[in-house]
Amino acid sequence: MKLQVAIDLLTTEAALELAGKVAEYVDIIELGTPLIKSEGLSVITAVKNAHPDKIVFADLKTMDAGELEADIAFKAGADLVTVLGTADDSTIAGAVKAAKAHNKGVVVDLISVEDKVTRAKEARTLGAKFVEMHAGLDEQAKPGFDLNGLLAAGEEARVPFSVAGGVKVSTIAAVQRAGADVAVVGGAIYSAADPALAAKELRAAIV
Ligand SMILES: O=C([C@H](O)CO)[C@H](O)[C@H](O)COP(=O)(O)O
Repeated sequence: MKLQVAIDLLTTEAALELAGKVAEYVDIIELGTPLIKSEGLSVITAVKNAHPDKIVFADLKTMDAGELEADIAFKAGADLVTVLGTADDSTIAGAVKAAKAHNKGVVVDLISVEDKVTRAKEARTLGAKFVEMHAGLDEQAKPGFDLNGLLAAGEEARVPFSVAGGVKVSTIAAVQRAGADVAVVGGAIYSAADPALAAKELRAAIV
């Protein structure tokens, strides 16, 4: 299972600093949606230039104009981009078309999709490299939230998937047991007192 750090910070400087601290422990560096909205596509280029050996994931959360948005992110240096599972099939197909042209990939983010299992299969048929079983920051803040629903959906869908939703050192083993291809970790790394140590411990918890 790969480890993906999600950088939900707001400046390129802070993103580069965090990426520099944790890169040796992670496979994928995600530029979070708030970061890309704050800094623009240039943050993708800056991080890819600093870490050319890492998979750079641009969390665009595209809802429309799939081919256009994916194309500009791939040109900026992204290896993977996200399209929302709630988008029209043509939006996902458009992003996949751009990915094929650049020899890159599309991840379909199933945030706020009610039937994640069905949409995961559809996304895969449309050409997604993998789907993201995702509970966003707002959903995580609701009382009673836990990861189990995401893990069950991943197990049932039988397509390549990542899990994002407040994954931490105490839950990453369960993510792996559910068969995830990628564990996405944001806050548990970037909010840690020592992000490098947090990333190292997460990496060590993957068997
Ligand atoms: O995608 C994310 C969210 O929508 C804000 O951009 C997060 O990066 C993702 O949820 C992972 O972060 P944590 O949930 O803090 O681990």
